Amino acid sequence: MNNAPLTDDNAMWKQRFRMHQYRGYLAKCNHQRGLVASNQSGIYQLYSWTISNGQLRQLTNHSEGKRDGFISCDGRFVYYLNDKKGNETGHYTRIDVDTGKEVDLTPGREPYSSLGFHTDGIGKTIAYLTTDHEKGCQLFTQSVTMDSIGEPSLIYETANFTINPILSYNGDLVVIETTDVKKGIGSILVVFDISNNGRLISTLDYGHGVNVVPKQFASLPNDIRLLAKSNRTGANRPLIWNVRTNEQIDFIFDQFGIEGDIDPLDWSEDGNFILLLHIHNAIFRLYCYSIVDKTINALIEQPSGMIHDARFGPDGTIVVQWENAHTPRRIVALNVNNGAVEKVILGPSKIENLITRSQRSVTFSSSDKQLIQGRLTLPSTHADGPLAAIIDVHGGPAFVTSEKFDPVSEAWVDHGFAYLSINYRGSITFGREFEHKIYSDIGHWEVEDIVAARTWLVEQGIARPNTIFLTGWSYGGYLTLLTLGKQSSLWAGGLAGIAIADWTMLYEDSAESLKTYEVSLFGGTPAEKPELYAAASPITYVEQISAPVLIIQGANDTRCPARQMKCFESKMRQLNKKLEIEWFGGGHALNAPEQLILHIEKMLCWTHRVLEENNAKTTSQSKTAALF
Ligand SMILES: CSCC[C@H](NC=O)C(=O)N[C@@H](Cc1ccccc1)C(=O)O
Repeated sequence: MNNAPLTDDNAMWKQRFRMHQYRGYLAKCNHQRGLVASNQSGIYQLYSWTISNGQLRQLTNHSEGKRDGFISCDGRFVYYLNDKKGNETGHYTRIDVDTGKEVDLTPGREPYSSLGFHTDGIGKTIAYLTTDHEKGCQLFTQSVTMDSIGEPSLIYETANFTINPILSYNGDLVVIETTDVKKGIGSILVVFDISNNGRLISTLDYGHGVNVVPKQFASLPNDIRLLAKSNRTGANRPLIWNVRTNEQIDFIFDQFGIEGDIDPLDWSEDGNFILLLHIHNAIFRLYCYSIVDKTINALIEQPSGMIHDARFGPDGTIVVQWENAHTPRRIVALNVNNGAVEKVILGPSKIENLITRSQRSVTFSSSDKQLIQGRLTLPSTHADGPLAAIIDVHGGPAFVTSEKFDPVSEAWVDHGFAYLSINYRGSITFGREFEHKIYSDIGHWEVEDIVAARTWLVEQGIARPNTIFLTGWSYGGYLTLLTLGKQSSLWAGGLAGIAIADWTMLYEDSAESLKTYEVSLFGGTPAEKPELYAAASPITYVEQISAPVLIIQGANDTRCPARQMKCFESKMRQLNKKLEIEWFGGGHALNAPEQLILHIEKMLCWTHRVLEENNAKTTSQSKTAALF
């Protein structure tokens, strides 16, 4: 243990980061075309994808990379937010896939951030949400044809957190998910009739603390049934809502005895089947439900691992974005009846000479007896007993960590560390109560769960108590800094990336879209809830921090902006705390494998140094003690 970090260019841990990964989407009504985001050029960019021959043609060339784009139903156009240096603020732009010609959809407007974009089923209308300082959150629709782009038409404005615009097949209706009227937890659906001056025609509200999330309208002309999900039973379950008649069909599935979240992913073209993703305790399984027969079919042969997206594909297949501990993210075709992998559509079919470890799901009790689940990776031999350990905290908070191809955990384990990623309170897929527990009490239960993870690692004999480090990016970086302050004696060090240090300053500086999200997390603005914002902020606890800290922060990040971290840095310096901070030129997305390799190398070297210094201190203390 305590191996010096492997810094040579070909170290295996670096090779894993360089593996090509693929996210791919077929055009809804033309299964011959698709959109791919891949790191195959050395940084994530968008590609047009010809399905028949697997050919990819690069569409974007952004210096900080590009991962998110949207393909029109016929596959002729790709839309994306054209931002500057990864700052997630810019203009929506349309690329003609055949000619490569790019058109700005909103010339003359100030740059904006956005929380959603959607295209209809006939290639005539797009809908998107933009947010800026003056106007708050605005819903626009815009007519788009092969040769022309119309003016944006404002449908709705709100100051509240609003996401997920979804157009009906014909593009004459648009639905959004908004926290209007909720003041904090939960959301409602609101539908507007675009063909009738954007008139509000219906809302769906299941009451306080319940979320409703729109997924997709039926793919049939004039069919205005919306596939959605709601967590009103305590876990996410699908529903179909006729937005004009208000008729609702709930798929609770109690009769099938399935526990946990069931998310609707796709609706078959004939409207007879829905594709379902069952996620329970971070395990992902696909099901196909027949609306006509009311039967559910488990795709029992599907591979284990994480499913990011799945859609009904051509020739009785399901096209799935999938990865597991041994396989980088790729696109595979699964048999619609049994889930067996029929072929790898995009991605290398075999991984040569690369060691990857199995990841074990573990559970432990938090301070209030709530079970917390995590993913543990260990070196294959650890005969020397307890190890130095990393506790990894995911971002979000509304994410989940599950079995995946994970070059980061492997890099630490290559260097002899035990690595535990945890799904703390606030994570999704453990039920509504678990997810909502942190609202208006940000940073409280998350820290309890992190401390419980540490206790468990020590009790199990996996980790040495004085060699446990905390790490995370974004919300995970936030929790790293917060826990170092609130529970300072427990840690050998903390490594935080693109992190939150001061919620009030973050509110002042972050993109407008994120401001409304913060208000829903805290149940109010910093002016309305100053104590909550202060109590949740790492900067409040700097005095207590005793372990060394390494921070890696993006200069162009509009989610976790620079100023709040600069203030944290100067307070740490004033109080003579051990801090190393590295600024890099990008935004919030980590799109370039080589840059991530540099970050992780920095972290490995820093941790090695901290452990050596601690070792030297302990040795000299025991020598001094021996003199008396
Ligand atoms: C749909 S927008 C929600 C924001 C998103 N959280 C998802 O759970 C996110 O960007 N989270 C950041 C951290 C953050 C949270 C609140 C305000 C600013 C940043 C992340 O962890 O990446």
